[in-house]
Amino acid sequence: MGDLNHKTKLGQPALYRILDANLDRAREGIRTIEEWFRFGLDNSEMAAECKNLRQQLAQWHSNELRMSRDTTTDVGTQLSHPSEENRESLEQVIQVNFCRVEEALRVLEEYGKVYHPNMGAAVKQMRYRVYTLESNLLAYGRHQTLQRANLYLVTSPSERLMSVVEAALQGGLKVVQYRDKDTDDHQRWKNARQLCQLCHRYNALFLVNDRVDIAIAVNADGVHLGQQDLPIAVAKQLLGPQKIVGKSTTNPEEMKLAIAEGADYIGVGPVYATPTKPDKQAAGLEYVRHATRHASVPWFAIGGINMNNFDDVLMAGATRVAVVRSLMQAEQPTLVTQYFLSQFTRVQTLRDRQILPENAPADFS
Ligand SMILES: Cc1ncc(COP(=O)(O)OP(=O)(O)O)c(N)n1
Ligand SMILES: Cc1ncsc1CCOP(=O)(O)O
Ligand SMILES: [Mg+2]
Repeated sequence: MGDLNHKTKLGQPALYRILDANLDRAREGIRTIEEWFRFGLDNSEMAAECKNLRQQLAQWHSNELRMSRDTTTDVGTQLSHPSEENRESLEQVIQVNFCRVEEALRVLEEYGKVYHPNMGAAVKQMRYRVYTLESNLLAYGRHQTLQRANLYLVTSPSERLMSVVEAALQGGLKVVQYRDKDTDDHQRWKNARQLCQLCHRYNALFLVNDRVDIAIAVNADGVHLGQQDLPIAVAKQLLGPQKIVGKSTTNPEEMKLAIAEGADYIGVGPVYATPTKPDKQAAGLEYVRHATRHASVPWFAIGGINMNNFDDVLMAGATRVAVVRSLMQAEQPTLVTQYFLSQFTRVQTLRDRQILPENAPADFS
């Protein structure tokens, strides 16, 4: 192993150089992430946490460690992997920097134990805070995607399951729910796993209908629960607080309870009677109008919605809809997705120009 107390050419222990280099690496990585929280996400809380971590690291970065630095004799400065030269997206920049910070903190934790009796434990705490920051960022991203989504595809069993979903994703779809009442669990798990990977390739959310266990098994973004399924609190306990839990509601009372229970979003419907859910009575546009005025979480109108009646649902105030047949049975799911999305944009433009009222059904009477 050689002499562990080996001195460098400048007479400083290698330990100091390792600590100095990794304090720099961790601080730079955190700074890169902080800039994204500050300028990219306008999230002052997460930016403040980064700043706090940087300041704590700075306190360990003493002059004696800094003085050990000698980049001219550091063999590592010449080592760079081609993958470090390119970044494909902002997400990748953030991901790479989280890895960099976590690695550097791990090094600081191990070598720090030799340097100072408190350094290992202090850095370990920081490493856990960085993990929390990373999962909070993931949760934040999920909720942002949900907030921005207008169209939601609930799947039905189909030979073309993957190709329909992919075509809709290509049209700009951002939320998919896997719903299959007809198959066995092995097949459900296989389909869910494949759909989850597909959705994540398109930065879309993937949720599982009813089944918390399958959602966990495939690392889905969440679940959609009905009135007869697990309580939301139990689902969140199993899934973790970072995941999304949606709930079906058919009337104002269910809406109130679902929101109080902590639903991240709710389904509002069936708006129209539908063969996809033959036993459920239509709740009608009146319930959509109620949601427009009273729902305090994102809500998706669902049930019997197609290109012909879509405008009525929009005029009742819906800004998000979920569909099964309109996409699963479409010959060209990409075009249908684009049509729905373009109509949302059209109506939003009218609302922005105050030609249509915000948060209230359009009243042309
Ligand atoms: C977005 C959305 N809204 C409502 C439902 C219906 O859920 P549920 O009442 O549990 O009925 P099933 O879909 O399980 O038959 C949904 N799936 N998605
Ligand atoms: C799952 C569900 N929940 C309420 S209505 C519905 C089915 C909607 O299907 P479609 O869009 O084909 O009418
Ligand atoms: Mg259900």
